[in-house]
Amino acid sequence: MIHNFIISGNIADSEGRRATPSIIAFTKSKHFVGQAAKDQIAVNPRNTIFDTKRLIGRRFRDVEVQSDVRDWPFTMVDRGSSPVPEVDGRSETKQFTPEEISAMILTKMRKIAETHLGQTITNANAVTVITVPAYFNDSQRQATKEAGLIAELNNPRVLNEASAAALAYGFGKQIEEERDVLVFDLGGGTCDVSLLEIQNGTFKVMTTAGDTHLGGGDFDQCLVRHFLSEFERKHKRTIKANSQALCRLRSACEQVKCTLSSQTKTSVQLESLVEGIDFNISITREEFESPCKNLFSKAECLVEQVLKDAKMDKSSVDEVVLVGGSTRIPKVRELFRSFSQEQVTRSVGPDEADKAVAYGASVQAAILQPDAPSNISQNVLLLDVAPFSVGIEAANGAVATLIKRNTIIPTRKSTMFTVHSNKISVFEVHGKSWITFDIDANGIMTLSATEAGSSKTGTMTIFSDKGRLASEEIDRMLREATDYQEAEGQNDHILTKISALPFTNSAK
Ligand SMILES: Nc1ncnc2c1ncn2[C@@H]1O[C@H](COP(=O)(O)OP(=O)(O)OP(=O)(O)O)[C@@H](O)[C@H]1O
Repeated sequence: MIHNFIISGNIADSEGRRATPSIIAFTKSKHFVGQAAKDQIAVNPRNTIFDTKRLIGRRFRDVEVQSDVRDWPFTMVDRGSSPVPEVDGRSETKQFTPEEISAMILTKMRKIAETHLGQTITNANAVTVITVPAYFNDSQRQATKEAGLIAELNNPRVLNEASAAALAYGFGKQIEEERDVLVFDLGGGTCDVSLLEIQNGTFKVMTTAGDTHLGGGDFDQCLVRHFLSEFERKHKRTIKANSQALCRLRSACEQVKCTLSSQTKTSVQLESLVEGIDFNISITREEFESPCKNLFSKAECLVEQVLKDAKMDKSSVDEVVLVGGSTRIPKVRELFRSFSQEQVTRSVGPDEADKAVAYGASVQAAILQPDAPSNISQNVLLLDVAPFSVGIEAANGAVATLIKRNTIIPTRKSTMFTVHSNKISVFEVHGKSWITFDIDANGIMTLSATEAGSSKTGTMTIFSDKGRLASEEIDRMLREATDYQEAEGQNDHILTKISALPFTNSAK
């Protein structure tokens, strides 16, 4: 956070913690956010919600959502095609959208900042920066922004986490000769890789790649599966249906994973895990790494992809910046063994690995404040890119790509299409029409259409007809959020299919 333009990065909560787990727990009488929620997960697994970043802006039927739903102890329902967690609330079952849950976490962040400042944040022109994985699509970005609005954050802006980490790495350094920096960010749920050119305060993203479903939680889950089969083999029974036992096992697995980052062997001791059976087992680092093999190769592929897209080889990278808690895993660091030791930086090293993104967000927030001093706003410039290509699929299945991935944003591209049908549900245009895609600095897209030779136009935010929140809906959530205060204490080419628009592509 920033305070009178002193950039503080992570600030501590009332208990001195500089990081808040993105976890919410509901009981009959209150709800808990952060560490308090994490601490009670084993006794209240069905009403403790985590990993909402894997849900936000997605559809219930998405393959990734379906695979997570099988592993999560809480109940998920399909509400108008959105994935919505359901919990036992005060007096009834209650559903909270991923936006509402994220908003509760953001509200907690706002309160920590206000306590630190000793005042409420009232400046309506102030800008708040929320970081997202670089590989979040338009819908996930919009949903995150909406969560910011529900949390009553001023002017929420979305920033890519890898770019934030690059800002943290380069801010305040005199980099006069161009440096090509590869940022590898492997956190709890997502992995992002970006290649940037940094020189004289300009941070230009050249290429980016990522997986919004690859992070520490996946390594934990691999260990859970490994121990589940060991338990079954040893004790001839399963614990899959026992959500309390599963939660205890998952917490132990995270601990085991972290211990194996610094030791080559450790053990799990869970007393009376199920039916009075104690589960005691040891595990080596190799035994942890083996079932996680495909996760390591997924991460490696992302590094190769950004280099390939930038037409660069490893030796031309000046520096590799590792961020995110999961880069402490030795096998993850080994992915960079073919880079020289001098290339892999310690400037944002393992001890700062999970703080870099927050620090970079505060740098970007400082730059964006309307009253930012010119030494901040004029000397630092971040040029980010669109992670996906954007195009239109015409009625005949032909595809026109309007904006290629890795194009610097904000950007705008117009093309003439011929609209054959007279009846279009979204825009009242037909015949020859200009179709324009705008991608703003948040990576959020707007589509507009103008009929050639007439003044008929229409504008829509992409996907706004398919699951995004209407402003009345945000207002309702805002009201409910105030009622529900925290208790004290695919690859490279996503096409925007606009099936409602029966276009025939006449683009040159
Ligand atoms: N010593 C360690 N060894 C291995 N993993 C670790 C270690 N310390 C923390 N982690 C893992 O790092 C992850 C959290 O990292 P971080 O705080 O960067 O993620 P995040 O910002 O919450 O996640 P994301 O970037 O996906 O939103 C957790 O999965 C945690 O288990």
